[in-house]
Amino acid sequence: MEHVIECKNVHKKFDGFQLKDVSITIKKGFITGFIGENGAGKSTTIKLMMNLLKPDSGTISVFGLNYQEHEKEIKQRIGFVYDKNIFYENITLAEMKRMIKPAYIKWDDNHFVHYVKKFELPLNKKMKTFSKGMMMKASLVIALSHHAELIIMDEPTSGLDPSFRRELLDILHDLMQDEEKTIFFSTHITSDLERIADYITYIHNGEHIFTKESYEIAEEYAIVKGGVELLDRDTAQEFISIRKSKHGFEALSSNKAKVEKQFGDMALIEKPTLEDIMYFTKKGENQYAQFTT
Ligand SMILES: Nc1ncnc2c1ncn2[C@@H]1O[C@H](COP(=O)(O)OP(=O)(O)OP(=O)(O)O)[C@@H](O)[C@H]1O
Repeated sequence: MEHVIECKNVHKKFDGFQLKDVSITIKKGFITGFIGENGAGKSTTIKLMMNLLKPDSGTISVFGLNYQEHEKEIKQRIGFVYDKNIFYENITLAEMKRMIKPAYIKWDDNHFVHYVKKFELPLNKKMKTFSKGMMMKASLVIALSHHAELIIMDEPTSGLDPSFRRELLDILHDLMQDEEKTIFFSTHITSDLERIADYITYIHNGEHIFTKESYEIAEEYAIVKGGVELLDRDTAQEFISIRKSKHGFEALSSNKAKVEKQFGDMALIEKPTLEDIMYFTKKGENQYAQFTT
């Protein structure tokens, strides 16, 4: 399967934070959701993928090309949808198009008109009057009008109301049906990803934890709920972390088959949400499950 983005052993250090040896591959033709807690390094990773930041070490290639020699070609083929207003606010979308069009070899006026209509955007209103949702759509129109093969979005749904978010997700879903695109986007709204993502990339505290197909996560991870008497040193080792209460325990395992065998009918074994995986991973902080006798 073809990779559109390939990060190999990427390091980036800031004062008080580092991305550690991050190796991520993003597959062509799918939607990959990018998750991680606040400050995990999602925007930093996206900026590195866009060549807005340079890695301290490691390599990044997009469409199999490196930025040192092929920056222009790569940028022609990417649509970057950013959560901040990157447009000049005092102009209209029609004026914006006239400014941007010459920069793109594959600019397509028919696509522009089609998506402006489809997204119900006004052409002749100053963009400073646009809502956040309209700005996001305008940014997507630009990406689609130059036939971007890869669409990278940094928190496109944050701050949007539920119905607008749903509409944006439907747009992304339709895009994947109609055209061969690859979409990579970060979000804190994990339920959005459960709806549309084929793959999930998860980073935690600057480390890449996994990139997996959504169904694989459901097959490998499990939430186990049961009485604390089921926990001893051996069984506790199976868990990424454990939350105990006076009613029993709840814990995350990345080895569903093993815990099913181990606990059988004695415990309740459920499918975790992405939020569960993030919560228990953060709680575990890469240690063995904290089991106190
Ligand atoms: N240019 C910079 N200089 C110094 N530190 C930075 C810089 N950019 C990001 N950081 C730090 O790197 C860490 C990761 O930030 P980043 O924005 O990548 O996280 P994030 O996962 O996108 O978080 P959020 O979900 O809150 O947007 C943070 O601690 C941030 O303060």
